[in-house]
Amino acid sequence: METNLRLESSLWVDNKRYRAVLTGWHFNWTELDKKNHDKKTISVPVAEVVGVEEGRVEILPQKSVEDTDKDFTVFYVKRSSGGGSYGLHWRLGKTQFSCLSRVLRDQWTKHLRAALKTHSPLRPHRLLVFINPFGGKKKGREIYHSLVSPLFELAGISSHVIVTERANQARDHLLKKDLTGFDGVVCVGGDGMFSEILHGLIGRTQQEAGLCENDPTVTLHPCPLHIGIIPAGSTDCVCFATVGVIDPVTSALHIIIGDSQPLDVSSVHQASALVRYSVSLLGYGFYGDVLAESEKHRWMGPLRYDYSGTVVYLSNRSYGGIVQYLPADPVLSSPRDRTRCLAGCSVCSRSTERLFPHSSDSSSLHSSHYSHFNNDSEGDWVSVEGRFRCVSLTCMSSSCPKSPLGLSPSAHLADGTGDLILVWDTHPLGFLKYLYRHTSSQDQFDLPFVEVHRVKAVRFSLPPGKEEESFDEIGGQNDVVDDEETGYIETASRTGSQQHLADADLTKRQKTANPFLCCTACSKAPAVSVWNCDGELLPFTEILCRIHGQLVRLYARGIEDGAAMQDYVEENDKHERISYINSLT
Ligand SMILES: CCCCCCCCCCCCC/C=C/[C@@H](O)[C@H](COP(=O)(O)O)NC(=O)CCCCC
Ligand SMILES: Nc1ncnc2c1ncn2[C@@H]1O[C@H](COP(=O)(O)OP(=O)(O)O)[C@@H](O)[C@H]1O
Ligand SMILES: [Ca+2]
Repeated sequence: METNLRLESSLWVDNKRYRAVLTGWHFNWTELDKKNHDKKTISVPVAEVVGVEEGRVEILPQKSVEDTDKDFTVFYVKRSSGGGSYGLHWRLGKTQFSCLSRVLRDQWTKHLRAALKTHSPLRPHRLLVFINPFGGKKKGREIYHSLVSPLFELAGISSHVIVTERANQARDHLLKKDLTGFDGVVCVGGDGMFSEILHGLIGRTQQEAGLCENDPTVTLHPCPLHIGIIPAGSTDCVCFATVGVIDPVTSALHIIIGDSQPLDVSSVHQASALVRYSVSLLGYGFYGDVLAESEKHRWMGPLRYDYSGTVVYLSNRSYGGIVQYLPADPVLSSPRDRTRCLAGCSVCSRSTERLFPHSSDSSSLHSSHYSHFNNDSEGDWVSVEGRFRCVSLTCMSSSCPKSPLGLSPSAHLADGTGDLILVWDTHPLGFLKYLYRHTSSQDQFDLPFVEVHRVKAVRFSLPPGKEEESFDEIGGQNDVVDDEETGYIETASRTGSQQHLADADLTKRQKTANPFLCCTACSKAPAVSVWNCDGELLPFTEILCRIHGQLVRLYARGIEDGAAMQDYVEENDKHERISYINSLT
């Protein structure tokens, strides 16, 4: 196959002669008629070619085609380091080539398109796109239509776009409607919107497999459809932690070239019923209180978290609790090993083999999946009890623009584990120091009142004597289940499971399930906090969480190592600048 795809000839770019070579994996062009030491090669991996068009084509500001016989235009991913030191921005690169004959031009376009098919098998052809028009700064529609849709069109992707009219519409669509013919689902919005897609796709996959999501020991089936995220929300943590930048064009290009990043997901259960899934932050105490407070101030947009963070910090709360956890194998990795999970991460690759031992592809299934969870005995659980500022579980680093290295900088996207962070009660300045370290590269775990554990599962319960109080305060399971307004009974019968209890109407939850809000009003110190599950308040306090390794796949590749890619970026940039200057003179 490789030899069939090889093609080599002279091509002209801006009246300069180049030697162009397609080797199968790479497309390179080197300027001829130059002294040897000045010869520079632009090299584009075939997997990063966005499209090949006959003629001289422009797509910005509008698509225009000069339909000349001997020309073709190649669009590809171009990296730029301009956007900060954590991830690389991707942009659409474009080069217009001229050939000596039409026959040669047709040979080039045919070979390049064939190479694309061979070397990027996961490129989507048809996508289902959900836009939340109210996420973040309410720019979802504009972002999609002006920045993303022209790129999808160029890449020959057809998309069915749904602008949502209510919360949970995207999730319900994915649970119920015909999804035949779609290669992936794209959400334009924030972490809450991503969570809807996550619940819809996981629920649909388990329904079709006849699996019960309520049972935490059940091996869930990985979702066959990929998820793409076009960031247009407030925190955009899942996008930031899997791509490295919040940039709609970069994300659109990852979707177009069919990148694939598996992601661990935690299932949250209460009394043998699934409550929700989580990928980024499952947080009790500070982060739960911030979310609860922030819901009152949605009108502030993304700033609501800064305001609420300050209010909650000043309220100086800590909460009693019993935390039990099932440690992960410490030989594989540690949350304090100071490594980072970057694109091509070896810890995650080895985990794929561990999680899916008889398969080269984690989307195929087999019975031993997760056997490690079922094999663990009660004696393997570790238990701690005390007062905490916050208890957080994250399946990934949970980096975001506010915290560029994240809640747990060495966590892995796809290793089948989560990091449990216990911040014991401490004086206000100590806690501020902990929070402040989220915003810098200082080790937030190097504090005497902070512990971090790499885990496979976690249980949280209230200290003896507190259960009744919390049950009354938060409304209790029966309240939620019996209330027809919450939509819970309808959801349960629709999905055939007890999931999505957190569908309960938020206003009702704010009044009844939210101790922080209750107590700001009556100024009584609350006994319990509330769980923040990827930006949703949970209506339960006592929960069991279990990590499902690589349950979903994103159109992403993990964060590219900016330093390692720098030479490549500079070399291609420099060469393009010289070509551009030459074309002007
Ligand atoms: C003194 C400076 C203190 C700064 C502390 C910064 C800590 C930031 C850690 C944030 C981790 C974020 C994990 C992601 C959570 C999202 O799922 C959730 C919902 O996002 P969205 O749907 O986009 O609104 N966001 C939050 O819960 C916000 C937490 C903010 C806490 C300050
Ligand atoms: N049309 C809509 N009207 C109201 N809420 C919606 C709509 N579409 C989605 N949502 C909900 O809005 C919540 C927040 O959306 P998200 O896109 O994450 O923005 P943000 O990051 O600003 O919170 C999500 O939980 C989602 O379920
Ligand atoms: Ca993980």
